Order: sequence, then C-alpha cells, then structure tokens
Amino acid sequence: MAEPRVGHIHFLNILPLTWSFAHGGNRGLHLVPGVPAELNRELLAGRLDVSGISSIIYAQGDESLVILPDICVRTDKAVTSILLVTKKPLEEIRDDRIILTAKSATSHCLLKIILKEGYDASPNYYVRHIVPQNPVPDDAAGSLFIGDDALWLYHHRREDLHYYDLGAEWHKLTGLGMVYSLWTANRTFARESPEKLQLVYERLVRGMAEGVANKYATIESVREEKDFTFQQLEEYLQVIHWDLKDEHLEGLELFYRKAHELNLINHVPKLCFADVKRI
Ligand SMILES: C=C(O[C@@H]1C=C(C(=O)O)C=C[C@H]1O)C(=O)O
Repeated sequence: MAEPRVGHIHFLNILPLTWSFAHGGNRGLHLVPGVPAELNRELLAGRLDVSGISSIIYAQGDESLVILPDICVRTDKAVTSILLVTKKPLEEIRDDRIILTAKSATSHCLLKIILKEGYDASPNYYVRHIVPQNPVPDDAAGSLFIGDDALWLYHHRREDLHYYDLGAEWHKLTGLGMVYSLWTANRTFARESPEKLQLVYERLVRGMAEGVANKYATIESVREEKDFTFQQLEEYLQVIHWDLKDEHLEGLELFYRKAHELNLINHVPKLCFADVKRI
C-alpha cells in the first residue's frame, strides 16, 4: 500500500510534531517538508494527499479540501513569529510599498485586513523573497515575515525600525484568537482512502501530544542548528497552541468573512471536517 504523501511545514511553530516524526512517529507516512507557500501549491495540485497549509488556502480550495479535526497552529493573542517590520509607524503608512514574504499566504491576507480596518491604509503590496538580515529593503517602507525568520527578528530588534505582531494586532481588532495553519486532506483522497486518512490523523494528533510531553528534548534537539536560546524557544512553545476546539473556529470564520469583504477570497467557505474516528 503506497504511503500517504503528507506535507510538513518545516517551522519551529510545530517543533513538537517535527520531533515526534524524527523519533519514529512518521511510520507509514511519506513526509514532504516545505514552507507553507510550496505545500499550499502542492496540496491544491494533488501532489500531496494531506498537508499542513496556510488557513486561507482552505477557502481558496473551492471545496476540494477537508479539514482534519483537533489540530492546527493558532494563538490567542500575540504570535511572535508573524511580524510586520516598518521604517515608520503604521499610522503614517499610506500608499507606501510593503514587501510580503514569498513563504506565506495567510499572513498576507491578515496584514491586508489589519491595515485596512485598523489603520485605514491600503499600501502597495509586493510578494518577494526577503531575508531577516536585511529586514526592510531600500525600496520599501516595510516587510512582512513569518516563521523562524520572524521569530529571529522578534529577538533581534533594531532601534530605528517598528515591529508589529500580527497575532496581537488581530486580537486588538477583533478580540479573538487566530488560526494560521490547518491540516487538510484532498477530498478525493479522504473519500477513497479512509484508512490512510485515519493513520495520518492519528500520527499528527498523537505526534504533537508526544512532542508536547517531551518539551525539554524537543527544544534541545534544535539548539545546535537554530539561533535561539532555550528560554526563547520555551517561551515560543507557550505562545503557540495546537489544539483546535469549536471556540477557536470563531476567529477563523471571522478571518474568512473579512477576507471575503476585501475580495481576497471568492466565497466564505463552510468548515467541512474529515470523517475520522477522533482520538
Ligand atoms: C504562526 C505562524 O503561522 C504560519 C503562517 C502561515 C502563513 O502565513 O501562510 C502558514 C502556516 C503557519 O505555520 C508562523 O509563521 O510562525
């Protein structure tokens, strides 16, 4: 039986799952690592069966995707790893040029909503490859980073720049938390391979729980390769949450409604969950 192809976002925000996968929790899965933008594209093209993806992509999937229950990447308020870095305060941004990281999809929409509704600003957005070592290129007023790049910037702030945490900004605007990433399956795969879908669901949910229960080991496992202290990573893993309960869907649904109002998606999607046996 061919192993299900599962996209895995290689960011520290799912470190517990990455650790579990590296310690045998990936049995029976064909993992494909990547940044969200790549995995979003691969899943929609049918080259992956299941993937962690940008939550906005579920809405762009025109009902071709179903959501795996119980697991996501979310925060209640601040996120610390989705950051807008600007040369001037946001209140002064008008038709300036803002660069959006090419790794993302959700944060692009989140930023557009926050700037329009919270700051009455509609700057000119450009998607481009950017690096944290040069946070705001000369030709731009600001840049949007996600993932480990953003977390690094959060801990290496420059006096002459302004930093905005989009999780905190979203909470300020709406009073709600935000779901950045969902695990979704292609609907055809879910219908034709229910056992494989069940296996993926169990590996994801159990793997995340196993990693969370081994916090010390998960953090130690990346200390050599990543430029963060133990304390920074420990704090980060308290900011990010991975459970997905009914109460968290309110923020996600509001995000879809606001994205639709700004014409960022064609329709407000109905949340359709995969039919798996919950564990
Ligand atoms: C919390 C984060 O959320 C990520 C942001 C994404 C996006 O903007 O498309 C996609 C997946 C998430 O892992 C992060 O960037 O650290």
